[in-house]
Amino acid sequence: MAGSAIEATFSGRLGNFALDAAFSVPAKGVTGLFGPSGCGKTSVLRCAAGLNRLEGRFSIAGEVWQDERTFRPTHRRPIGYVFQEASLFPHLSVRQNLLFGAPGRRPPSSANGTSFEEVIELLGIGDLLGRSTSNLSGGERQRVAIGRALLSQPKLLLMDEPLSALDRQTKDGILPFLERLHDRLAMPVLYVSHDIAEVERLADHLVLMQAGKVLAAGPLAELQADPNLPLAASREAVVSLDAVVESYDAAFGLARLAVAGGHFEIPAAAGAPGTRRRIRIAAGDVSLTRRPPEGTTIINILPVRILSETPVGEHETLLVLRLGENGDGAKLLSRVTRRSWHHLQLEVGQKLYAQIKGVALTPASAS
Ligand SMILES: Nc1ncnc2c1ncn2[C@@H]1O[C@H](COP(=O)(O)OP(=O)(O)OP(=O)(O)O)[C@@H](O)[C@H]1O
Repeated sequence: MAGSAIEATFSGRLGNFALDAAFSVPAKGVTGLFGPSGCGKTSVLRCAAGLNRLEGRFSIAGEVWQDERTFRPTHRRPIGYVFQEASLFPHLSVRQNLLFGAPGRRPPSSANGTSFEEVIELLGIGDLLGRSTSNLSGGERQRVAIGRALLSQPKLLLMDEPLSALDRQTKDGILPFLERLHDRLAMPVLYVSHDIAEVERLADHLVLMQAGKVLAAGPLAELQADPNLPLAASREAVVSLDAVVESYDAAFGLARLAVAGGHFEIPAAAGAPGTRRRIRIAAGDVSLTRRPPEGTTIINILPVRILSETPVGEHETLLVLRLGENGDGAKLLSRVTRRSWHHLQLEVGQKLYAQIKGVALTPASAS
């Protein structure tokens, strides 16, 4: 996939820290770089930007930025970089800041298919254009910084914990803007975070890092549902599924969403049929039954097959399930007690019904 991929291999020392990271991900959508503090996420981003120079190779959609013979300096890499804290120019207005990196400092008619007006609208910063940057709130500053990065028309957007300096409420206010950007922009994004909730909402692909190395890289839902990786084993394990709105029941405010191998109904705001909605399904919210129950308040009861069983700790076990009568749909996780596993005489390959409450599936961005 070299022609349509981001391919990175970096190895070497930064002080006492040894980085030895290699991954290949599609050159589209959002790739989350996730792992504990100090595992090397920022270092990888800085290597991609040409700010750290370690041995290795970096190419995007077939364009080589670094190999044994080449090393493009940062100013010759078409990147947008958003840092933890927005560093805006204090002597320039919001509008001038936004246009600072734009070619000719003029509003581009199209930034990867996105115009100045569209960026302003997507980020909700139209009312700020004439203002000085000195008295913007933290969330407003960060949205302006993101807009400035986008308007420089980069081929790659690098975001280093762009929300981590913000309080929970401001963070929750910005996430929907990022989700809209994600749906509308074509340019690939490398997004560093140590907050798994951000990754679950925004990422399409994931590079899982630990102690300077890449543990795994691939589609987000695949890594979330891999029982050999730390995400699935955690008590907060979820899978993120990209669903498509099929219909909307206005009388009860329920959206019917299609995913591979099944449908979910969730209480949510209306959405036009065909629009994408991401749902997060926690392993702890999925229970299992041999036969479809009657007279239950649980509105999502879907046929599944058990793909694997992995004990977690002494008392619980993690099941990877596949949706659909034939078990060929999307993967789900279910965390159940070992007693249930034994008493129900469950086994790998068995067909069951997964039960998930509609209210457990409310999209994260909804209140
Ligand atoms: N130029 C450098 N010189 C010396 N040590 C460095 C340098 N750059 C990074 N390090 C060290 O490398 C390690 C990894 O740092 P890095 O910032 O990449 O981690 P991170 O995963 O992004 O962490 P966090 O989530 O806390 O931001 C740290 O121990 C850091 O101190």
